[in-house]
This record gives sequence, C-alpha cells and structure tokens, in this order.
Amino acid sequence: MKTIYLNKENLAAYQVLASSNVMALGCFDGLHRGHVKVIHSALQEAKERNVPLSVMSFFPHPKTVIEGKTCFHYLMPQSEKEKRLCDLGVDIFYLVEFDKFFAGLSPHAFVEEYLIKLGVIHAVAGYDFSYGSRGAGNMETLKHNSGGRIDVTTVEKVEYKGKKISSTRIRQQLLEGNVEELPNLIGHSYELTGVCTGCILTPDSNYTLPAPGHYEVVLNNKKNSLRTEVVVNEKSVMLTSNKQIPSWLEGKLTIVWNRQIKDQTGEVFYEYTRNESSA
Ligand SMILES: Cc1cc2nc3c(=O)[nH]c(=O)nc-3n(C[C@H](O)[C@H](O)[C@H](O)COP(=O)(O)O)c2cc1C
Ligand SMILES: Nc1ncnc2c1ncn2[C@@H]1O[C@H](COP(=O)(O)OP(=O)(O)OP(=O)(O)O)[C@@H](O)[C@H]1O
Repeated sequence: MKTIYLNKENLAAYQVLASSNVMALGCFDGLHRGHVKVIHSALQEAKERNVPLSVMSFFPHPKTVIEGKTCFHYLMPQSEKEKRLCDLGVDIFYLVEFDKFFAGLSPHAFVEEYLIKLGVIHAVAGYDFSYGSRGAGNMETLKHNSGGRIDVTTVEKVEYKGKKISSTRIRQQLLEGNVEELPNLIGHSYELTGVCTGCILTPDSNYTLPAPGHYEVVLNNKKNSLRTEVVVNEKSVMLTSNKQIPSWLEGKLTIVWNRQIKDQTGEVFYEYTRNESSA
C-alpha cells in the first residue's frame, strides 16, 4: 500500500500521477465494523472494475478543526490505521491535511479537486458521510457534484442493539470503562500499543485509555502473551500482579482489553482469578 500525505501544496503533483481508482471516504478512526463494511464494499467495486482501491481519510479529525476541539480521543494512531487499511487490501491511502482551507471547500470543489482529478471513477461511503463546507455535500449529492462522472455506492447503517456503530460510541464506551462491549462494535477487543518499564505501561500517543479502574487484559509482544490485571490511572497503566514481572514484558507490547474488574470507586464487576495467568 502507498501512503500519500495530501495537502493543497502537493495536490497538483498527485493529480498528474493519478489513474482510475475506486475510493472509500471517511476518517475511519478505530476501523470498526461499519468502517470495515465500507472498505469491503469498495474493494468489491475495485475488483469488478479491475482498478486499484484507494481510501481518503483526514487528519487531524475534522471535529478538531470544525469544533475547535484541542483535545481529541483518537482510537488509534495514523500508523495503526495505515497498517489495518493495508491488511484490508487498500492500494493507495490518501491522508488529507484537514485545515480551515480544506474545511471551507465547496462540495463541488472537493469532488472536482480531490476525487475527479485523483482519478476516482467510483466512490464508496456510508449513509451519513458528508463533505464540503458545513458538511453540505452528502451521498445524495455526490454523483451530481461530479457531473455524473463518478458512480456512487452508499453503505447502509451497520448497527448493534439498534444503534449506529460509530467511533464516537466506541470512545464513549472506553471512557465509561465498558471494554467488554467493544468486540460487538469493533469486531475484536480494543487494543493499544505501548512501552513497559518495570510495572508501568505507558501507552503510545493517539490511543484512548479506558476509564480509571482495574481491568483484566492480555499483554502481548512478538514472543509471549500474559493474561493479567492492570490498574488504569489518568495517564498510565500499572501492573497489579504480585508476581515477579517477567523479563520479556520490558519494552514494546500490545495491551488487549478484555473486561473491567472494578471501577475507580472499587465497585467490583468481575472476580478475576489470579492463578489463570497464562493466556
Ligand atoms: C472537504 C471537506 C470539507 C468539510 N467541511 C465541513 C464543514 O465546514 N463543517 C462540517 O460540519 N463538516 C465538514 N465536513 C464534514 C466532516 O468531515 C464530518 O463529516 C462532519 O464534521 C460530521 O462528522 P461526523 O459524521 O464524524 O459526526 C467536511 C468534509 C470534507 C471532506
Ligand atoms: N455504522 C456505520 N454504518 C455504515 N457506514 C458507516 C458507519 N459508521 C461510519 N460509516 C462510514 O464510514 C466512513 C468513515 O466514517 P467516520 O470516520 O465518520 O466514522 P464514524 O464512526 O461516524 O466516526 P465519528 O463517530 O467520529 O463521527 C464514512 O463513509 C461513514 O459514512
């Protein structure tokens, strides 16, 4: 997969290089089940047309620019999004700099400059995707904004328990500590990477830690895996295991969040049996 960091300065150079492609559109923070359906639909269209599959995503998140949010709870860093999109079969990943200029583009200008001139022949997005200044463009207007030159596939809402699966919903569940709910929304448990020094796990940036409390997790690195209990504070994660910390835990690892054992008030949600320590 080729990753292209696009902005108004280098756009013309990539327009010259562009060839026909099918493009999936959106932020895709967390790559949840709704996102995966959009990517899979776009991959199907690309295969039928025998053209590459591209994804256009935006950074920083549009809400930080439009709503002036200084603190935003990303579910994954762009590097993790890049890896997941590659695994899903994406050929070109356009990460567009979302600034005030970009946010102010008219729907027509966005479609002309960032879709048509980048070779898009078929666009795929979910039912609620919006584009252009004030989000005035949507899946109903996209074909018209392209002058009929782009076909459009709209992916219907993917729900869980009657509600839209969304990155916002996942952020809310995490910040409430409900990590056991997340496989129903993401398709697997929420994971984040970080570094272990002694018994302190420091998460990498642009992940969201669950609410403070005790959690049952699985710690992985390339060679080993350990099911254990951790305590989440505001900014860090501490191992609570009263065993000697295994030497292999030091350094880079992945934390897989299985369930909340108790919240910061000490209310118990789940009896964790310490002796089941191997994953
Ligand atoms: C080129 C472009 C410009 C946009 N400009 C705006 C805007 O000015 N205001 C807005 O609310 N959304 C704008 N959006 C839509 C946002 O990307 C986002 O979809 C919208 O804020 C709703 O976010 P949500 O669907 O994640 O809740 C723009 C999108 C694109 C691709
Ligand atoms: N549950 C869903 N069903 C179908 N399509 C979806 C769903 N959630 C998002 N999409 C689509 O996936 C793409 C990425 O959307 P986006 O990044 O805005 O996801 P989101 O989950 O709505 O994020 P947020 O909650 O931050 O607004 C868009 O095309 C959007 O329409």
